[in-house]
Amino acid sequence: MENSIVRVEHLSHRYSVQWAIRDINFEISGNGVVGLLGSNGAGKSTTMNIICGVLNQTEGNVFINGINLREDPVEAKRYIGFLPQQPPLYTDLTVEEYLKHSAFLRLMPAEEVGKAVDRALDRCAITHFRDRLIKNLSGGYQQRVGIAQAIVHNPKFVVLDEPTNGLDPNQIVDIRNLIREIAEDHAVLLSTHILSEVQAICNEIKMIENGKLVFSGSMEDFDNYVAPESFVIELGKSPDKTVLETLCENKGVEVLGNGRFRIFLKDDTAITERYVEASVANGWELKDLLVERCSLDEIFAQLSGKTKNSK
Ligand SMILES: Nc1ncnc2c1ncn2[C@@H]1O[C@H](COP(=O)(O)OP(=O)(O)OP(=O)(O)O)[C@@H](O)[C@H]1O
Repeated sequence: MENSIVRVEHLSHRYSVQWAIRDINFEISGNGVVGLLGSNGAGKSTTMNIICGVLNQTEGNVFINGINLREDPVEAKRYIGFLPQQPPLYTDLTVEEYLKHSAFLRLMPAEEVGKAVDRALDRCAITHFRDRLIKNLSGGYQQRVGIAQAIVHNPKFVVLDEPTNGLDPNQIVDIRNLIREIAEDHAVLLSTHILSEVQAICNEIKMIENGKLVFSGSMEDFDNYVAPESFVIELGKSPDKTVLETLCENKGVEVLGNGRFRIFLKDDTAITERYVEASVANGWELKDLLVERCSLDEIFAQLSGKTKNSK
């Protein structure tokens, strides 16, 4: 794709003998939030560090705005803003001093720095803290400063490594809102191991497991890809288990007691409708129907399995 902001080709990285990521390929174009999801140790930080030019890959290429990051890192990095997992804050500086320093590090012309800092302060709603020492800010506001340094040079591409890690629930909501706003005019790549985070703010999702890209698509694709495994129904007047088994073509019915049954879907989601219709037709008095989705661990396991099977 000609106008992609990021293009990652056959990216692999090895720490001493062990491969951390293997043959990762993807492109990001346009604004919005792309979620990089993966369990702990899956390879998210390694991927992000390479994309931001902090770590040199063992194999493969990264193009930022068409520029090969390895061949021309200084030019490519003009387009990147990065908030690493450990925000690189100098806590003895004031917020303004630190953002000015960050802007100079990004090689901004001196005459543009003042305005750029004002804009980043405003964008991250921390103007009122500009003279405050960073060490005297709460965790949520320190994270805002971390995001402000990532956008101070107005890059096209913003990379945020687990930006809500360690924050309390209110701070998480605030930071997610800020990320959504930033994504209106930047392409944002955000890593997390929390599925609900991706569901809350991402337009697209890329999932890494065991160093491999196991899924890439929209949230809707992801929901369809990871279909529910089972559902639980509660009936006021339940028929014999064998009747319920016939209805799901013997895919599996577990008796839970008190009129409750777990029915296994095995990729046939139409089964739920069949039970609702049968319960109305036969007067089983359907009280409740709850679709059971896999836990994130199970999703990771399922997706890694699918990739292995498809190779
Ligand atoms: N500096 C390093 N030296 C050796 N191995 C490393 C190093 N950094 C990471 N690894 C290993 O590479 C693999 C991928 O790690 P990485 O930090 O990229 O995963 P992650 O998905 O970001 O995990 P987390 O969510 O826990 O940060 C892991 O097995 C990890 O132990």
